[in-house]
Amino acid sequence: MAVVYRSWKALTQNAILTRSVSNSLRLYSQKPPAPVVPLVNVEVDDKSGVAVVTLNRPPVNSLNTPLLTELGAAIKNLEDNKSRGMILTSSSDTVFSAGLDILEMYNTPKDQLSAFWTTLQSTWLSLYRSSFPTVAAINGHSPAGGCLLALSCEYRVMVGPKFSIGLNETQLGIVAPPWFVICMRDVIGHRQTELALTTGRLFSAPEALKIGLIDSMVSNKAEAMAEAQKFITQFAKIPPLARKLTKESVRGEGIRYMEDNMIDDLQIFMDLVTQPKIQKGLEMYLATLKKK
Ligand SMILES: CCCCCCCCCCCC/C=C/CC(=O)SCCNC(=O)CCNC(=O)[C@H](O)C(C)(C)COP(=O)(O)OP(=O)(O)OC[C@H]1O[C@@H](n2cnc3c(N)ncnc32)[C@H](O)[C@@H]1OP(=O)(O)O
Repeated sequence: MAVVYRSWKALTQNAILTRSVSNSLRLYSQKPPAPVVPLVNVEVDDKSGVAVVTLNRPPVNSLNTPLLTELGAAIKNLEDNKSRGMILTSSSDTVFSAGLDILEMYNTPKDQLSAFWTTLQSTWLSLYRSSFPTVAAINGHSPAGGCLLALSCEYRVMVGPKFSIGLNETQLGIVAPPWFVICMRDVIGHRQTELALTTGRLFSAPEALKIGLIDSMVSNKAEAMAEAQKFITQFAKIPPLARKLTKESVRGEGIRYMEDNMIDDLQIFMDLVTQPKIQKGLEMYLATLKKK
């Protein structure tokens, strides 16, 4: 921040020397540019070594390419630094994440659409297979892609009872890709996944607890963070390599699906989402959200 301000000052001073007095006065009245606010905050606790990764894209943390890129970079950084664990949460009091940013899929040029999906795939894979323990502290609504992020962590603690979570894609006329399905099935089982996904059901936190979609329900974010820390602490004495290889083995189907099908998955997404009928559906859904 100090660096940004200093270079701004130098710039204005140079300009003042070379311009007329009136121009200079106008420059003096201008404010420095707003600082660039990160879309993902990372804070590592000195004592426990656990990182709190906070999604910070108001109002609803919808997942666009820049946010997914920052999240992917944060996870890579934690891997490189042999992190002890990660808690994924949100800076909002009411929304964990509203899922994929529909504006990234609606009326979007093909190269941007492709970059968006590729970034989602790679960020998801790095979260899903991370060597360190991961917990979602779900402190607000968590539909669709928000639910996917939570499912990709190893433990889910959710603030309840009023927030909802689930994969609601079919309700929007779109299809949850196979890797979303694998994540859900691994957590709640085949039968419940079929029921939940074919209806696009969103579950209240107590309902989610009942079917095992979340592991625990608490009444506020502080409790969620404390429980998340507790979950990660239990791994302090487990050899990290054994833990990592075991996690990769348990999650093998999802990992292999993505590694083997990245390009096909992208192609199917592009073909599906660019269909006029799907575009019309997204347009109508966006309008409904805006009218609320
Ligand atoms: C063989 C089979 C092959 C299959 C291949 C599959 C191929 C792929 C197909 C494509 C798959 C795509 C997968 C998509 C998954 C997704 O994640 S889609 C996104 C779904 N998300 C939602 O449905 C959530 C929508 N939002 C909400 O329900 C609410 O916003 C909320 C409950 C999260 C929060 O409510 P509230 O706090 O009241 O905020 P709002 O006033 O509703 O919203 C504020 C503001 O944000 C905008 N917004 C909300 N959500 C989104 C979003 N997801 N994207 C973009 N924008 C969003 C909303 O319009 C408001 O905007 P304004 O302030 O009015 O401008």
